[in-house]
Amino acid sequence: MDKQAKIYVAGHRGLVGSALIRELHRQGYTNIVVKTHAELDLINQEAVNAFFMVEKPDYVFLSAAKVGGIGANSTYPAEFIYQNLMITTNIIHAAYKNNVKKLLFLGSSCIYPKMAEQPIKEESLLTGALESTNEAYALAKITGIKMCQAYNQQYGTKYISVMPTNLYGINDNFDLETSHVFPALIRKFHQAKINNEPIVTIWGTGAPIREFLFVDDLAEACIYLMNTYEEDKIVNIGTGVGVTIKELAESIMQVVGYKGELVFDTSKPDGTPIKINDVSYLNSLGWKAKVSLLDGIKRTYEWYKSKS
Ligand SMILES: NC(=O)C1=CN([C@@H]2O[C@H](COP(=O)(O)OP(=O)(O)OC[C@H]3O[C@@H](n4cnc5c(N)ncnc54)[C@H](OP(=O)(O)O)[C@@H]3O)[C@@H](O)[C@H]2O)C=CC1
Ligand SMILES: C[C@H]1O[C@H](OP(=O)(O)OP(=O)(O)OC[C@H]2O[C@@H](n3cnc4c(=O)[nH]c(N)nc43)[C@H](O)[C@@H]2O)[C@@H](O)[C@@H](O)C1=O
Repeated sequence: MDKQAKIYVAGHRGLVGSALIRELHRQGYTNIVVKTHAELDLINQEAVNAFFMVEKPDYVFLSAAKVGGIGANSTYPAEFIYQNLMITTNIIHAAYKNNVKKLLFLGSSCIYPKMAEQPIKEESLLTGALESTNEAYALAKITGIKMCQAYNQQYGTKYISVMPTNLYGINDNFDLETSHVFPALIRKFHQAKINNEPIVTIWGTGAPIREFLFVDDLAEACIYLMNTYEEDKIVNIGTGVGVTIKELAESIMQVVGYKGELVFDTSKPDGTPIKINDVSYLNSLGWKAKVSLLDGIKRTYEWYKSKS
């Protein structure tokens, strides 16, 4: 991408989209196009087509999606499959029709089979049954991957797909019902500390293992791949390091300075028992995560306090 290229970041107010905008600006990209959800509903095919015809972006980061944690995914599977299929197909097809030079599709590590061998290699895709709590969302994301590959095969486009692990950072969703575990725990421990509450409740057993990547690292990796990568093969993005939910809770508790007790609500689902991306392919392409989990927790908590 040259620095004047027209770049459309879909979902620019979200966790990933806003990190992409920060990193693009930091690297000196000057011609970035954005539209809020209210200005352009990406589910509306006509509106998406009209937008692409007028703007004719050179590059597209497809970071708009209906996103949520285990609670939201389990409760609203119809919204997750419908909205994500519509957003994905509308944007990819409009990109093709309007000669977009390159598009980067954001998938997720939840597209891999529930019992995939760990750490999860890109080759595990479609080798087994999916985790039931996010099957609808994962199927929409798998469709996005396959659509990019089909368009590359038939039309010679250059659409690449990345599979980030669980992300966290600035501009995350901190709603306790719909968020992912990381922002939920930041908020729960912060509130419990301020209100002198004796216990904080964690969903599930605390035993599941997840890998957490600071979103600024993810943004850097996406821009790096947009500039250097042209293969059909999907690319995992992560740290390659897993922690249990209990360990994550203890680390966040320490940073927040909360001294109470952890209680585990086992009526809530654990989801996938373990999910760690194999990042050897990404490393071989020349990129590695930089921000440690502890540093990322501190940076996110500082930002959260400044906003609350
Ligand atoms: N968060 C995570 O842990 C992970 C995320 N990813 C992927 O990264 C991508 C971005 O996720 P993330 O940033 O966390 O999600 P967010 O929910 O933070 O951001 C999504 C953005 O998309 C916008 N959006 C959603 N629906 C529409 C629509 N119909 N029309 C226009 N805009 C819309 C939202 O706007 P509004 O809020 O106004 O609706 C929001 O700005 C997704 O593809 C997700 O699958 C992958 C792995 C992990
Ligand atoms: C990124 C990924 O995110 C989703 O999958 P997930 O990794 O299971 O997401 P999660 O962050 O919501 O939970 C991780 C673990 O943490 C536990 N947990 C404890 N306490 C809270 C809590 O307070 N809130 C939440 N949400 N979880 C909690 C929770 O029970 C689970 O064991 C996918 O739906 C899918 O959309 C996807 O792509």
